[in-house]
Amino acid sequence: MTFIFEVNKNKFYKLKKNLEFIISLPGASIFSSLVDSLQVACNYKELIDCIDAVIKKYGNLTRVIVGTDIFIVLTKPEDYKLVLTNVNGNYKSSVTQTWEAILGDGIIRASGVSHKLRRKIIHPLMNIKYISEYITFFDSNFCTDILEKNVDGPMFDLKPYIAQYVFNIFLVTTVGIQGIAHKDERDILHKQKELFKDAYSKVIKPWLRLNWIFFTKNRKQMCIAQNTVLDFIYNISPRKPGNYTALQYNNYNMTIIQELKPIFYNYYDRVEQIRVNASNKSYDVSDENFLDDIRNFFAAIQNTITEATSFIMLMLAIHTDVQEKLRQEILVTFNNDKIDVQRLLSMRYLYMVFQETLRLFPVVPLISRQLTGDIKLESCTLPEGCYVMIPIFAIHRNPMYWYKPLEFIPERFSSTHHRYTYIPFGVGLRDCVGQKYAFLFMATIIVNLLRRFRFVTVGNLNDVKTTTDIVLRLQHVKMSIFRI
Ligand code: HEM
Repeated sequence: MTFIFEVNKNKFYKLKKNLEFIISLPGASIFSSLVDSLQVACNYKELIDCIDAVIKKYGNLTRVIVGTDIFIVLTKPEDYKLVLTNVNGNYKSSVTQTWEAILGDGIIRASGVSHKLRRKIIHPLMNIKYISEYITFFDSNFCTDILEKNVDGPMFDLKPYIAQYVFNIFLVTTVGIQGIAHKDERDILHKQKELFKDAYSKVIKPWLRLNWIFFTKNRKQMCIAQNTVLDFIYNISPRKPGNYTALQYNNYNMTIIQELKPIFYNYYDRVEQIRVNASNKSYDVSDENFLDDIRNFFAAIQNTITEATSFIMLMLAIHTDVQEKLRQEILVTFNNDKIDVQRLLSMRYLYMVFQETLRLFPVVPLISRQLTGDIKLESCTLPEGCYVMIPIFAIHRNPMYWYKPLEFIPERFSSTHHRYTYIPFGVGLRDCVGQKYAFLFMATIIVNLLRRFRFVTVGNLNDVKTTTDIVLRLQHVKMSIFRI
C-alpha cells in the first residue's frame, strides 16, 4: 500500500513539475493552443502550417497541443541536438502509439534495449559497401520503360509509376524477390496508404482511438487493411513466426534472386550469430520482431522514396534550367553507361538538387520524443516525461538560417551551412538508417529518367499542393514527357 502510494506520489510530482514547466514557457496560452489543436482536428488547418504559425509568433521553446498531448517545440539547433543525441531523448513520444497498425513493434517505434539491439544489427547493413551491391537492381530499364506510353502524350500523374518501381525494388533488395504477382500490388499499396491516413487521424482526433466506441465501417476496413499488409509481409518473409498463420496464403508468382544477399537475409544471419554467442537469452530478436522490421522497411522505403522522388521530379519539371544543368552533368558523367556508385557519388549538382528538394519538402516533416530523464539546455532544463517536438519542416524554411527560404535554389548547397539546420534524416541516436539507400536509389532513378526524357509541367512553386499524414506528400505530380 505504502509502495503504491509512493509510486503514485512520484508520478504526480513529475506531472506537476512538467505542467509547471510548460506553463512557464513563453508562448500561446493553453487555451489558444487548444483552439489551434481543434482547428487541426476539424481539418480547417494543416498541422504543419499550424505549428509553423505558432513558431513564427513565439519563436523557440514554445508549446503546441496535438491531440491529447502538450509538446514543447524546439527550433534552435543547439537545443534539439542536445535532445536527439542524449539517451534520455531516445524514446518516441505517445504519437507513435497510433502507428502500431502500420509498424507493429518494428525498429521505428521500438524503444529501449530492443531498439538498441536491432539498430546495432541493421545499421552496419545499410553502409555504402552493402548498399552498393544493390545498384544493379536500382538501375533497371523497367523504371523508364513503364513511362514510354506517355511520351508526347497529355499530362499524367507520375507518382503511381514511381510507386510501382519502388515496390519492385523494395522486394528485390530486402527479401530477394523478383516478379511478384502484380494483381496484388495496387491493393497492398492502397491499403498501406489508408493505414497511414488513419494513424494520422488518430493523432489529431484522439477520440478515434476509442475503437470500442467507433467500431464503424471504417474500423473494419482498417482491420482488413492491416491484415492484408501483414499477410503480404508474412508471405514474402524468409522466416515465418510459428504462431502466425497467414489469413490467405498467396502463392505469389515470384523468383528468388540467387546472386544477391538481400538486407533481411544478412539481418537474419546476424540474429543467428547473436543467438549462438549471447549468454543472456533475452538478448534476442524474436521472429515477430523480425517480421515487424521487414514491415517497417516496407513502410519506410515505399513512402519516403516515392514521395521524395516525386518532389524532385516536380521541382525539375518546374525549374527546367535546373533540369537541363543536371542533365548535362549526367551526360558528362555517364552518357549511356551502366550506373556505378563511384560516379554517382561524384555528381555534385545531383546531390545539391537532392538536398534542396528535401530542404523544401522534408518527407518526414516532424519528429517527436518523450524524455526519460531531465535534459539540460542552455536556457532551461527540460523535465523528465515531457513531450518534445522538432519541426523539421519549419526549421528548413526558417529565414534566420536560410536565404530566400521559400525558393528552390540547389546552388545554396555549394557552400557550407550550419550542420544542424538541415536535418531531413534526423540527427543523433535515432537518425535514419536508410539515408544512403535512399540517396543511391533515388539518384539512380533520376539519372535514368533524365537521360531518356524531358519533363515539363505547368505552374510554379506556389502551385505545389501537399498533404501530410505521417509523411509529407504531393497530392499529384502532373507533367508531360518528351523523348530527348
Ligand atoms: C528520403 C528518404 C527518407 C527520409 C527523408 C527519411 C527520414 C527519416 C527520419 C527524419 C528519421 C528519424 C525519425 C526520428 O528521429 O524520430 C528516420 C528514421 C528511420 N528511417 Fe528513414 N528516411 C528516408 C528513407 C528511409 C529508407 C529508404 C529506409 C530504409 C531502407 C529508412 C529507414 C528508417 C528507419 C529504420 C528509421 C528508424 C531508425 C531508428 O529509430 O533507429 N528511411 N528516417
